[in-house]
Formats: sequence, C-alpha cells, structure tokens
Amino acid sequence: MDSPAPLIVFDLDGTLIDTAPDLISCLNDIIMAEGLEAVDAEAMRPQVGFGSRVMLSRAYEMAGKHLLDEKLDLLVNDFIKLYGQNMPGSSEPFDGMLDAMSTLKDNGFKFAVCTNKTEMLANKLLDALDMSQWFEAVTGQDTFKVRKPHPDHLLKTIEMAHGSAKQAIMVGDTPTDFSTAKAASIPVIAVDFGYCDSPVDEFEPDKIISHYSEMTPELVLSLINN
Ligand SMILES: O=C(O)COP(=O)(O)O
Ligand SMILES: [Mg+2]
Repeated sequence: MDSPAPLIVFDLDGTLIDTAPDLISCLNDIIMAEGLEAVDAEAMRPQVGFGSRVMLSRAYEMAGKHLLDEKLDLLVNDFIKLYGQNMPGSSEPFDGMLDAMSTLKDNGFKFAVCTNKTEMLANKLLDALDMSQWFEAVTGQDTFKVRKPHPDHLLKTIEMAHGSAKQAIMVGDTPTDFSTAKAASIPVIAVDFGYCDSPVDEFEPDKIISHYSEMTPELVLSLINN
C-alpha cells in the first residue's frame, strides 16, 4: 500500500488566521455591557490564544472585579454567540500563508486544523474566508472527548485526515500547541507572530518561523523525516 501523503496540522487562532482584533472587539462588547471598561488590545493579545474563558477572566482581573464561575459560564456562552454572528469580521490569513499552502499542496502535502475553538466556530470561520476546501479535517475542542494539550486531539485529527503520525507535523503559536505535539511525538513548527505570552523559543520547538515564506516543502520534509 502507498504511504499516506505528508500532513501539516495547523492550529487556527494566531497561527493560520489573525483573529485577535475580532476576538478582542467581541470581548469588549461583552464586558462593556456588564459595566466594565474596554480592555487595551495590546494588553489582551497574549491571552487570545487561550480562548474566551481565559480572556474574560483576565478582563475581570484587570478591572479588579471578582467573577463567579456560574457568571463566567454565561458570559462564555454570550461570547461564542456574538463572535459567531460577526464572521469573518476583519479576520484574515497571516501574510504569505495561502501562497505557502499552495506550493505545499503542489508538492503533495495535505492539511488539517486542530484548534481549541469549538468545531462549529472553526468551520464557520474557515467557510466565511472561503478556506474550508484546503483541509482534510477540521477538529475543535468538542470534536473528541479530549482537547489540546491532550495528544489524542492531534493524533485523532491526523487519523481523521487519513494521515500517519510518522508523516505529520504540527504548526502552532502557543505552549498548548507545543506540548500537544511533544506529547504526541510529532515535530512542531512555532510561528512567532501569534498570541504567545512569552518568546516561543522558550518551548524549544523544532523550528521557529517568522513568515510563511519560510515554510517550504524542503523545510517541512526535513523536520518530518528527521
Ligand atoms: O479558541 C481557543 O481556545 C484557541 O484557539 P486555537 O487553538 O485555534 O489557538
Ligand atoms: Mg493558537
């Protein structure tokens, strides 16, 4: 039997798509309706990769206000509803990403998405950006029983995309992605333009890129076959 095509599994927020402006604007709409002042976008950006629950908790912490768990659950639901209504908003792929994927595709690579967004929001965003056709599988926090950093979220995504763990690589922007890949024994490329709250080299990824033009077929193959 032929071996499966090499597979590149991308994280979504902060890796494929620059969603921070829309996520922060949604956060501000929610907290302002609760009587808090809008948060500063630069101060909140490093929290964006950790999802709406962490962003909401952080916003209340920054305002010196206590937030009960039950209230947080309600606000997370409001957030998901409001955020989903405004897609794609101003979100767009990071510079050079589509060109890099096009070259990789011409060289036989396949792609999947493994995100901690809900599967519904991830698909909605990719549809709104007319990008869904690029991916063999798109999985979210609620697709399986586990989510990143559990390695099975990544391993099951590879399985769904008909790939093989030995011919796969992960691309991500936060420690959540790096630990997931390490726990799954999959090589990982870190992008340094995402939403990480500390320099990505601290997490010792296999490679760091600062622009998608660096993600060539040669680079990816050298990491997979290392
Ligand atoms: O929404 C989140 O929790 C983060 O999403 P990501 O996994 O695509 O970075
Ligand atoms: Mg991310």
